[in-house]
Amino acid sequence: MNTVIARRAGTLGSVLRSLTVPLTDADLPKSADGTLSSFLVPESLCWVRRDEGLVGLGNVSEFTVRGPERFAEAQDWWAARTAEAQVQDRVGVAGTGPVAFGSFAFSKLSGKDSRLIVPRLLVGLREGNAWLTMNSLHDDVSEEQARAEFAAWLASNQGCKPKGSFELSTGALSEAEWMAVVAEGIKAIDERSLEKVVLARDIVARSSAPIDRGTVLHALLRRYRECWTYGVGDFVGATPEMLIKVEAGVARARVLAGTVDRAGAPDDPGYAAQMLLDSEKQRQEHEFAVRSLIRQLAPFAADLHFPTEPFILELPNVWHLASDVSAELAAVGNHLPNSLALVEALHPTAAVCGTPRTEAGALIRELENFDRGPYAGPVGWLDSAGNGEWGIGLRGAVLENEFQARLYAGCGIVGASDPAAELAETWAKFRPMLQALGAQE
Ligand SMILES: C=C(O[C@@H]1C=C(C(=O)O)C=C[C@H]1O)C(=O)O
Repeated sequence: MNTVIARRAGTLGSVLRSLTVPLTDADLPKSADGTLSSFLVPESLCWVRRDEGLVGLGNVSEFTVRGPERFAEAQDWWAARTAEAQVQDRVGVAGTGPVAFGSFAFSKLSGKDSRLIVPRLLVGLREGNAWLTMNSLHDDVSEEQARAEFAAWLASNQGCKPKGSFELSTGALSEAEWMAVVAEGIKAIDERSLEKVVLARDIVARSSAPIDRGTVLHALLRRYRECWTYGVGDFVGATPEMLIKVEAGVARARVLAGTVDRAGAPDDPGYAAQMLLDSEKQRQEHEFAVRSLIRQLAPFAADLHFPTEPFILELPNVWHLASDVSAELAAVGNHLPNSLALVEALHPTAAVCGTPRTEAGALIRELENFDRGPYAGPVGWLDSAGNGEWGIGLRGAVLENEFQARLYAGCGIVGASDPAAELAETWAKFRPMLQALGAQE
């Protein structure tokens, strides 16, 4: 507790001022890849799907944290930061007023930071509303100033940069070593009566030219229309999986588990159905993930809705089995749980850890041999009214320096898994980032 108080004193300082004004069509640029793509510059904070979402620029306040209490400490910081904020919100929907973008490490033991960042400027587009928010700690906020900085932001976008040529190398483990780890995982599932464990690996992509973060975000957004393209600090990607979205007292999740590579496969939904819906292994893997999410969400729900049958989610690289779950939230004490409280309760799901959770987590630590950092951790945003959207940080990379990206991918392992097939699946899951970087066609 003391550390939380010390952190607050150390990082809060001045009062946050926040102004949100509506934007009209006339204010917004037109672009073939969607309005929000015009706001993707190298430093942008990003949470966009199709042409809806939030893009931020600048950093007026940031909280970084590590360890098992990272979610609770981030909630405390955000509560204190927003409780005393001076807010003028002329739009008043989810995502207006003060908003922070966030990215959290997968593991409580990670040596990498989790963070919340309050941007200087934010452009939001959702359900027919468009808005501009300006935040400040040290000066007054005015519409005139916000619009001037908004214009400068747009003018600074120099478009997509040419890409370098890439050299790929393995990360913590070679392919053979990783397949041996998967084989160990399968053995442990039998011996320790686990149902499922998710095992991941990393690869490194080195570029001959500086990697332009804005160009990478733009490429992800353009190709992965069904996914949420994210960029928070050095972590970028396009995830198909929604850990939890909270809006107006309703929580929604998209659970994925069960994957078929589309490369070389017939372009036929019948083939996907056969490989996924008719496969006992894939369905079992999916079932574990859905059941575990429902179990974790139930204590917060007045009413819970989930399908009896999964659907097939088609992405450019893979097909997944998918289930959309929703819940009307129940008050805990006098309050509805906010999005970050739900993140804390739900992470890590069986989609990225396994079942039972504690045993699967221990097995990951034992076998994987690397720090996942933000990979498979929650990534998204939250506002001061409790709303937020948090994806699972998949299909992403950490841009480690100007020339180097580290990519991550993992697979749900069950008793019937085959190490070589799982290795191939990681390549399918690396594809979105490899293509966005320009390391693959
Ligand atoms: C772990 C990842 O993906 C997860 C694992 C899946 C699977 O094993 O079928 C499918 C979707 C995700 O829940 C990843 O992309 O790295």
